[in-house]
Amino acid sequence: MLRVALIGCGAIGSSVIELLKGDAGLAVVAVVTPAEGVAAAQAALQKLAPGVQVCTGVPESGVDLVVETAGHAAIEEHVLPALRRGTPCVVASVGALSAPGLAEKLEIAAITGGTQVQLIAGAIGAIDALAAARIGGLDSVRYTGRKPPRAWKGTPAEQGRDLDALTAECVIFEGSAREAAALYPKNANVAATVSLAGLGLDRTLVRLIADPTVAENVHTVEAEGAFGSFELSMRNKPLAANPKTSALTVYSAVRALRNRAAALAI
Ligand SMILES: NC(=O)C1=CN([C@@H]2O[C@H](COP(=O)(O)OP(=O)(O)OC[C@H]3O[C@@H](n4cnc5c(N)ncnc54)[C@H](O)[C@@H]3O)[C@@H](O)[C@H]2O)C=CC1
Ligand SMILES: O=C([O-])CC(=O)C(=O)O
Repeated sequence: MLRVALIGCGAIGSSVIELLKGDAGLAVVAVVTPAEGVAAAQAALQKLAPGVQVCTGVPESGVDLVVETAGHAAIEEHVLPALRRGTPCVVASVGALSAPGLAEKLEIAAITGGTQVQLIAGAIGAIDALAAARIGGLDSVRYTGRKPPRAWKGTPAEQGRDLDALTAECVIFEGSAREAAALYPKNANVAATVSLAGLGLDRTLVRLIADPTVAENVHTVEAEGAFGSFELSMRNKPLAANPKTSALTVYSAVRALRNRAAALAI
């Protein structure tokens, strides 16, 4: 039985706990939240998972695996120290690696602890194909993220436009995956994931679109290289608790955790 500490208990984290209830190979033993969220997390967990410890840092013992579903800031704050202590970590906030030096810090922390940090595919598919294609050489990778206007609330997309008044699609960002992930930390993690699997944060072309005609989070990847080419299009259902986040992210996190506990992994 692997003992799991979950960093962040919001839309993704609470769904992960729900799905892992009664799992034969994994048990969530601790939930890490900011100090101001402890009381709310305790109240929520009383029903969802009584007995799970709520804390403001990853416990230094009694944890075999850490999963981050909190946001970019949690990588420096919680993931790096856990890795240095030798605890393997699974990370959802992949866009955090757009910050200068953070990818290198993660690698050094994992090497220091003799462990590994795993970046999950999250809301996007074909990461395996892209990462394999990269070995033969890639010429171009484009990622387009299209979400309903409400998913862009509280982001720079609101500057100079009224998202509620949109009647047609509106391109809110065009640039590199590095810029996209930094400007849209809650919406462009998949842009970072696609780029890290493929051509890198600076050579992956990203377009972000607010589109009042869609109800799903639509992700498209177009890649070309020595392997040939592919076009991927996904229409992801958003989580009820957070319209920015696709339900597939939850399933991706649970899959990554179950693979850690499984004798045969796919
Ligand atoms: N890789 C992917 O495809 C995706 C990744 N994400 C990442 O997952 C994160 C969480 O997504 P949701 O659950 O939908 O967001 P949410 O806002 O519903 O939940 C985040 C939770 O984390 C907690 N939190 C924030 N900062 C923290 C910290 N430093 N330490 C511990 N807890 C902290 C908050 O109190 C909140 O309860 C996003 O911010 C994003 O970085 C989200 C969607 C897709
Ligand atoms: O969940 C999604 O559809 C994608 C997302 O928010 C992200 O990439 O940060």
